[in-house]
Amino acid sequence: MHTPSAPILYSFADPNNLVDSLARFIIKAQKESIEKKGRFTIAISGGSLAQQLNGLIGKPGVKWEKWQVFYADERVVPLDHEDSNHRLCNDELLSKVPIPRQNIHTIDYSLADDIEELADAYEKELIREFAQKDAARFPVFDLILLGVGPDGHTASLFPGHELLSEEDRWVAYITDSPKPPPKRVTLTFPVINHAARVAFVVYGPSKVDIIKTVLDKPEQGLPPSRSNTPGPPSSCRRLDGRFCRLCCALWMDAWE
Ligand SMILES: O=C1O[C@H](COP(=O)(O)O)[C@@H](O)[C@H](O)[C@H]1O
Repeated sequence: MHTPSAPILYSFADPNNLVDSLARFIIKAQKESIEKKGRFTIAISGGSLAQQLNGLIGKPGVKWEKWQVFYADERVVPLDHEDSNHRLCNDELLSKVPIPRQNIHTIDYSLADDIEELADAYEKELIREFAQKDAARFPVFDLILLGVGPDGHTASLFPGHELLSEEDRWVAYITDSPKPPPKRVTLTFPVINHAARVAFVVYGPSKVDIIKTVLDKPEQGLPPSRSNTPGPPSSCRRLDGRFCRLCCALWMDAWE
Protein backbone atom coordinates (compact mmCIF):
# COMPACT_ATOMS: atom_id res chain seq x y z
CA MET A 1 0.00 0.00 0.00
CA HIS A 2 1.16 3.51 -0.71
CA THR A 3 2.73 5.13 2.33
CA PRO A 4 2.65 8.89 1.96
CA SER A 5 5.73 10.85 2.77
CA ALA A 6 5.43 14.11 4.63
CA PRO A 7 3.47 16.71 2.71
CA ILE A 8 5.25 19.81 1.59
CA LEU A 9 3.81 23.28 1.52
CA TYR A 10 4.93 25.46 -1.34
CA SER A 11 3.96 29.07 -1.32
CA PHE A 12 4.31 31.50 -4.16
CA ALA A 13 4.24 35.26 -4.22
CA ASP A 14 3.14 35.22 -7.84
CA PRO A 15 0.10 33.24 -9.06
CA ASN A 16 1.91 32.45 -12.34
CA ASN A 17 4.52 30.53 -10.40
CA LEU A 18 1.79 28.47 -8.76
CA VAL A 19 0.30 27.62 -12.15
CA ASP A 20 3.73 26.63 -13.58
CA SER A 21 4.72 24.62 -10.55
CA LEU A 22 1.39 22.81 -10.48
CA ALA A 23 1.71 21.93 -14.17
CA ARG A 24 5.21 20.51 -13.58
CA PHE A 25 3.96 18.50 -10.60
CA ILE A 26 1.07 17.03 -12.58
CA ILE A 27 3.28 16.14 -15.54
CA LYS A 28 5.75 14.41 -13.23
CA ALA A 29 2.95 12.40 -11.61
CA GLN A 30 1.56 11.56 -15.07
CA LYS A 31 4.97 10.37 -16.36
CA GLU A 32 5.53 8.15 -13.36
CA SER A 33 2.05 6.58 -13.61
CA ILE A 34 2.22 5.95 -17.34
CA GLU A 35 5.64 4.34 -17.00
CA LYS A 36 4.30 2.02 -14.29
CA LYS A 37 0.78 1.29 -15.52
CA GLY A 38 0.28 2.77 -18.96
CA ARG A 39 -2.41 5.16 -17.80
CA PHE A 40 -2.93 8.19 -15.57
CA THR A 41 -5.99 8.49 -13.35
CA ILE A 42 -6.68 11.92 -11.95
CA ALA A 43 -9.58 13.42 -10.01
CA ILE A 44 -9.91 17.17 -10.24
CA SER A 45 -11.94 19.65 -8.26
CA GLY A 46 -13.79 22.67 -9.50
CA GLY A 47 -14.07 26.13 -8.02
CA SER A 48 -10.99 28.31 -8.29
CA LEU A 49 -8.75 25.30 -8.91
CA ALA A 50 -9.91 25.06 -12.52
CA GLN A 51 -8.11 28.29 -13.42
CA GLN A 52 -4.86 27.00 -11.95
CA LEU A 53 -4.79 24.12 -14.41
CA ASN A 54 -4.24 26.05 -17.60
CA GLY A 55 -0.45 25.89 -17.21
CA LEU A 56 -0.83 22.41 -18.76
CA ILE A 57 -2.05 23.78 -22.08
CA GLY A 58 0.58 23.30 -24.78
CA LYS A 59 3.14 21.83 -22.36
CA PRO A 60 5.33 19.15 -23.93
CA GLY A 61 5.26 15.70 -22.39
CA VAL A 62 1.55 15.56 -21.59
CA LYS A 63 0.10 12.31 -22.95
CA TRP A 64 -3.54 13.31 -22.98
CA GLU A 65 -4.71 10.07 -24.57
CA LYS A 66 -3.53 8.20 -21.44
CA TRP A 67 -5.49 10.39 -19.01
CA GLN A 68 -8.65 9.22 -17.28
CA VAL A 69 -10.27 12.25 -15.68
CA PHE A 70 -12.82 12.09 -12.86
CA TYR A 71 -14.21 14.81 -10.63
CA ALA A 72 -13.37 14.95 -6.93
CA ASP A 73 -16.82 16.44 -6.54
CA GLU A 74 -19.55 17.72 -8.76
CA ARG A 75 -22.52 19.98 -8.29
CA VAL A 76 -25.75 18.34 -9.50
CA VAL A 77 -26.57 20.80 -12.25
CA PRO A 78 -26.52 20.38 -16.04
CA LEU A 79 -22.98 19.93 -17.36
CA ASP A 80 -23.14 23.23 -19.22
CA HIS A 81 -24.45 25.15 -16.18
CA GLU A 82 -22.17 27.87 -14.86
CA ASP A 83 -22.00 26.10 -11.46
CA SER A 84 -20.86 22.79 -12.95
CA ASN A 85 -17.33 21.79 -11.99
CA HIS A 86 -17.07 19.96 -15.30
CA ARG A 87 -17.99 23.11 -17.17
CA LEU A 88 -15.36 25.11 -15.26
CA CYS A 89 -12.64 22.53 -15.93
CA ASN A 90 -13.76 22.09 -19.51
CA ASP A 91 -13.71 25.83 -20.18
CA GLU A 92 -10.32 26.33 -18.53
CA LEU A 93 -8.52 23.21 -19.71
CA LEU A 94 -10.21 20.13 -21.10
CA SER A 95 -11.78 21.73 -24.18
CA LYS A 96 -8.36 23.17 -25.07
CA VAL A 97 -6.35 19.96 -25.08
CA PRO A 98 -6.57 16.75 -27.15
CA ILE A 99 -8.03 14.51 -24.46
CA PRO A 100 -10.52 11.94 -25.78
CA ARG A 101 -14.03 12.86 -24.59
CA GLN A 102 -14.67 9.28 -23.42
CA ASN A 103 -11.76 9.66 -20.98
CA ILE A 104 -13.56 12.51 -19.16
CA HIS A 105 -15.92 10.93 -16.65
CA THR A 106 -18.81 13.23 -15.83
CA ILE A 107 -21.92 12.66 -13.77
CA ASP A 108 -25.02 11.50 -15.64
CA TYR A 109 -27.27 14.51 -15.15
CA SER A 110 -30.26 12.66 -16.62
CA LEU A 111 -30.43 10.91 -13.20
CA ALA A 112 -30.67 14.20 -11.28
CA ASP A 113 -34.21 13.49 -10.01
CA ASP A 114 -32.79 10.64 -7.96
CA ILE A 115 -29.49 11.80 -6.54
CA GLU A 116 -28.81 8.45 -4.88
CA GLU A 117 -29.02 6.77 -8.26
CA LEU A 118 -26.84 9.46 -9.76
CA ALA A 119 -24.16 8.92 -7.08
CA ASP A 120 -24.41 5.13 -7.57
CA ALA A 121 -23.97 5.57 -11.30
CA TYR A 122 -20.84 7.70 -10.77
CA GLU A 123 -19.47 5.12 -8.35
CA LYS A 124 -20.04 2.45 -11.02
CA GLU A 125 -18.13 4.64 -13.46
CA LEU A 126 -15.19 4.51 -11.05
CA ILE A 127 -15.62 0.77 -10.54
CA ARG A 128 -15.41 0.24 -14.30
CA GLU A 129 -12.10 2.10 -14.37
CA PHE A 130 -10.51 0.78 -11.19
CA ALA A 131 -12.02 -2.44 -9.93
CA GLN A 132 -10.90 -4.84 -12.66
CA LYS A 133 -7.54 -3.21 -13.16
CA ASP A 134 -6.49 -2.68 -9.57
CA ALA A 135 -8.65 -5.14 -7.62
CA ALA A 136 -8.44 -3.00 -4.48
CA ARG A 137 -11.12 -2.20 -1.90
CA PHE A 138 -10.87 1.45 -2.83
CA PRO A 139 -9.68 3.03 -6.06
CA VAL A 140 -6.12 4.25 -6.07
CA PHE A 141 -6.07 7.45 -8.05
CA ASP A 142 -2.65 8.46 -9.29
CA LEU A 143 -3.45 12.02 -8.30
CA ILE A 144 -6.33 13.86 -6.65
CA LEU A 145 -6.35 17.64 -6.85
CA LEU A 146 -8.35 19.35 -4.13
CA GLY A 147 -9.26 22.90 -3.27
CA VAL A 148 -10.10 24.33 0.14
CA GLY A 149 -13.10 26.62 0.57
CA PRO A 150 -12.97 29.62 2.91
CA ASP A 151 -15.13 27.59 5.34
CA GLY A 152 -12.65 24.69 5.27
CA HIS A 153 -14.52 22.32 2.96
CA THR A 154 -12.67 20.22 0.46
CA ALA A 155 -14.30 18.46 -2.50
CA SER A 156 -17.92 18.51 -1.18
CA LEU A 157 -16.91 17.38 2.31
CA PHE A 158 -18.05 20.17 4.60
CA PRO A 159 -16.95 20.83 8.20
CA GLY A 160 -19.16 19.00 10.69
CA HIS A 161 -21.13 17.14 8.01
CA GLU A 162 -22.02 13.48 8.56
CA LEU A 163 -20.35 12.57 5.24
CA LEU A 164 -17.00 13.08 6.95
CA SER A 165 -17.50 9.70 8.63
CA GLU A 166 -18.38 7.77 5.47
CA GLU A 167 -16.21 4.65 5.47
CA ASP A 168 -17.61 2.42 2.75
CA ARG A 169 -18.79 4.30 -0.26
CA TRP A 170 -16.53 5.60 -3.02
CA VAL A 171 -18.98 8.30 -4.07
CA ALA A 172 -21.48 9.91 -1.70
CA TYR A 173 -24.17 12.51 -2.20
CA ILE A 174 -25.28 15.52 -0.25
CA THR A 175 -28.50 17.48 -0.57
CA ASP A 176 -27.83 20.14 2.07
CA SER A 177 -24.55 21.70 0.99
CA PRO A 178 -23.99 24.92 2.95
CA LYS A 179 -22.50 26.36 -0.22
CA PRO A 180 -24.91 26.48 -3.16
CA PRO A 181 -25.91 24.54 -5.11
CA PRO A 182 -27.19 22.24 -2.34
CA LYS A 183 -27.10 18.96 -4.29
CA ARG A 184 -23.67 17.51 -4.94
CA VAL A 185 -21.76 14.27 -5.23
CA THR A 186 -18.28 13.81 -3.84
CA LEU A 187 -15.46 11.33 -3.50
CA THR A 188 -15.28 10.15 0.10
CA PHE A 189 -12.36 10.29 2.55
CA PRO A 190 -11.39 6.62 2.05
CA VAL A 191 -10.96 7.34 -1.66
CA ILE A 192 -9.02 10.53 -1.05
CA ASN A 193 -6.80 8.82 1.49
CA HIS A 194 -6.00 5.90 -0.80
CA ALA A 195 -4.75 8.08 -3.64
CA ALA A 196 -1.09 7.76 -4.57
CA ARG A 197 -0.78 11.53 -4.42
CA VAL A 198 -2.99 14.33 -3.21
CA ALA A 199 -2.40 18.02 -3.76
CA PHE A 200 -4.32 20.85 -2.20
CA VAL A 201 -4.20 23.89 -4.39
CA VAL A 202 -5.16 26.98 -2.48
CA TYR A 203 -5.20 30.39 -4.01
CA GLY A 204 -6.04 33.85 -2.79
CA PRO A 205 -6.14 36.06 0.27
CA SER A 206 -9.61 34.78 1.24
CA LYS A 207 -8.00 31.42 2.05
CA VAL A 208 -5.25 32.64 4.39
CA ASP A 209 -7.16 32.29 7.67
CA ILE A 210 -8.63 28.89 6.94
CA ILE A 211 -5.31 27.44 5.80
CA LYS A 212 -3.72 28.70 9.00
CA THR A 213 -6.38 26.85 10.98
CA VAL A 214 -6.02 23.69 8.88
CA LEU A 215 -2.27 23.63 9.40
CA ASP A 216 -1.94 24.92 12.94
CA LYS A 217 -5.07 23.45 14.53
CA PRO A 218 -5.59 19.96 13.15
CA GLU A 219 -7.46 19.10 16.36
CA GLN A 220 -10.37 21.14 14.97
CA GLY A 221 -10.81 18.34 12.44
CA LEU A 222 -11.47 20.51 9.43
CA PRO A 223 -11.84 18.29 6.36
CA PRO A 224 -8.37 18.98 4.88
CA SER A 225 -6.62 18.13 8.16
CA ARG A 226 -8.53 14.93 8.87
CA SER A 227 -6.41 11.86 9.15
CA ASN A 228 -8.61 9.54 11.16
CA THR A 229 -9.90 7.41 8.34
CA PRO A 230 -9.34 3.89 9.61
CA GLY A 231 -6.91 1.72 7.74
CA PRO A 232 -5.14 3.64 5.04
CA PRO A 233 -2.52 6.23 5.75
CA SER A 234 -3.73 9.74 5.30
CA SER A 235 -2.15 12.16 2.97
CA CYS A 236 -3.82 14.99 4.84
CA ARG A 237 -1.44 15.13 7.76
CA ARG A 238 -0.39 18.29 9.48
CA LEU A 239 2.64 19.95 8.01
CA ASP A 240 5.65 20.40 10.21
CA GLY A 241 6.81 23.45 8.36
CA ARG A 242 6.02 26.94 9.46
CA PHE A 243 2.93 28.64 8.16
CA CYS A 244 3.76 31.23 5.55
CA ARG A 245 1.68 34.27 4.87
CA LEU A 246 0.03 32.91 1.80
CA CYS A 247 -0.94 34.70 -1.28
CA CYS A 248 -1.26 31.37 -2.97
CA ALA A 249 0.01 27.99 -2.09
CA LEU A 250 0.27 24.44 -3.22
CA TRP A 251 0.23 21.75 -0.61
CA MET A 252 1.04 18.35 -1.93
CA ASP A 253 2.09 14.89 -1.02
CA ALA A 254 5.87 14.88 -1.43
CA TRP A 255 7.81 12.74 -3.85
CA GLU A 256 9.39 9.76 -2.15
O1 LIG B 1 -17.78 24.12 -4.11
C1 LIG B 1 -16.61 23.84 -4.27
O2 LIG B 1 -15.66 24.49 -3.57
C2 LIG B 1 -14.32 24.00 -3.42
C3 LIG B 1 -13.45 25.21 -3.14
O3 LIG B 1 -13.67 26.13 -4.20
P1 LIG B 1 -12.96 27.54 -4.27
O4 LIG B 1 -13.61 28.24 -5.44
O5 LIG B 1 -13.16 28.24 -2.97
O6 LIG B 1 -11.51 27.27 -4.53
C4 LIG B 1 -13.88 23.24 -4.65
O7 LIG B 1 -12.61 22.65 -4.42
C5 LIG B 1 -14.93 22.18 -4.99
O8 LIG B 1 -14.53 21.41 -6.11
C6 LIG B 1 -16.21 22.90 -5.32
O9 LIG B 1 -17.26 22.01 -5.65
